[in-house]
Amino acid sequence: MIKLQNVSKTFVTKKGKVEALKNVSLEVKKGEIFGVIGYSGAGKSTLIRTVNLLEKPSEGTVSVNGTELTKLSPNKLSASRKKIGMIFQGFNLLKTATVYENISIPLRLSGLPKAEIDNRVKKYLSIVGIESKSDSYPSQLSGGQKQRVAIARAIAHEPEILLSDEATSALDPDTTEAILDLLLKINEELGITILLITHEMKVIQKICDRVAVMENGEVVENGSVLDVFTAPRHETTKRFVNSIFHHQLPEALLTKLKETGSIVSLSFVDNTSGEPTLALVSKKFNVFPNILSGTITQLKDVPYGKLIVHLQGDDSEIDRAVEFLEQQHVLVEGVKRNDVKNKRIS
Ligand SMILES: Nc1ncnc2c1ncn2[C@@H]1O[C@H](COP(=O)(O)OP(=O)(O)OP(=O)(O)O)[C@@H](O)[C@H]1O
Repeated sequence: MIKLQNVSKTFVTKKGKVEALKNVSLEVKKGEIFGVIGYSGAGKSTLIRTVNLLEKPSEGTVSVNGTELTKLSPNKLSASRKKIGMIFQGFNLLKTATVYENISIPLRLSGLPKAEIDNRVKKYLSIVGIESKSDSYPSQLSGGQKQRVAIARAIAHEPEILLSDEATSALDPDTTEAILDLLLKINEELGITILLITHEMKVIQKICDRVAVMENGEVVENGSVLDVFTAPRHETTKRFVNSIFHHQLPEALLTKLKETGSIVSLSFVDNTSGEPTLALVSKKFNVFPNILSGTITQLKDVPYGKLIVHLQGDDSEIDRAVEFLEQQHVLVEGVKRNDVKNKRIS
């Protein structure tokens, strides 16, 4: 649905050139929620702005539904942009207009008849859950309510795609949850494809189907949220994954436990739960697992857990236990050293 091919963007400033995007290729499929995550300065905003050509790529092509936007005349580009809505971190509402007007004015400018405008404003205010605020001004609304107005304004044009530029970054955790639920609803019930950028793992975790990780203008990892976050390869991806698990164990404890066995991190995906598998380990092998720390979280609707476990026993028995765990589709890693052959800290 959205295809970026070899997109580069270089800004020329007084201080020199800034390569904000370097040869980025991405494909967003119809109906999915695709998230781009990265730290500040990674190039996320520049990337999302190239999709509706708010930012023109220096090189490469941007296509939406097979139409190459980078080749369109200004008139045709403006027609294609109508299929793409956008929401922002700062909401971008007209301060001197009511909620109703914030949604109706752009519809009027796009030439819709009055009755249709009224229908749409009421329909989309109801979908985002703030019909009662129709006559309020933005200054009378909370951040979450303002974002709901911005979402209603975007979807009132009945776009096929919604671009979300850090839409929840200015909101508190509870309001973020509520806005993410709303984006999910819009995706599922109205079939709108969503491309979002964020620096928050919880956004990717909660609503995205696929993800791209950006660093320094490049996409360094890209795939389904489950694949990318359960087996991260790039250091930046690993940092994002670790940010949802808080397994800080005291160094002195680790040193002491290493004397009698090994410490491993076990990742479980889907409905596998750590404890029954570990009970089997202690039954089948001469190994005693002791859970030091654990977290179970969710990737969209799939449970995902990580346990830090001390495996007490002889090396050969622990090796057999690790092999067994892997056969049960548990990802086993050394806590401090990632040695492929021997995954344990020795
Ligand atoms: N209009 C511009 N002129 C010059 N440099 C720019 C411009 N826009 C972005 N940049 C630079 O491009 C790089 C990527 O910026 P971008 O805003 O896309 O990153 P980001 O990942 O969205 O970061 P943040 O979350 O902090 O906004 C940065 O080095 C930034 O300074």
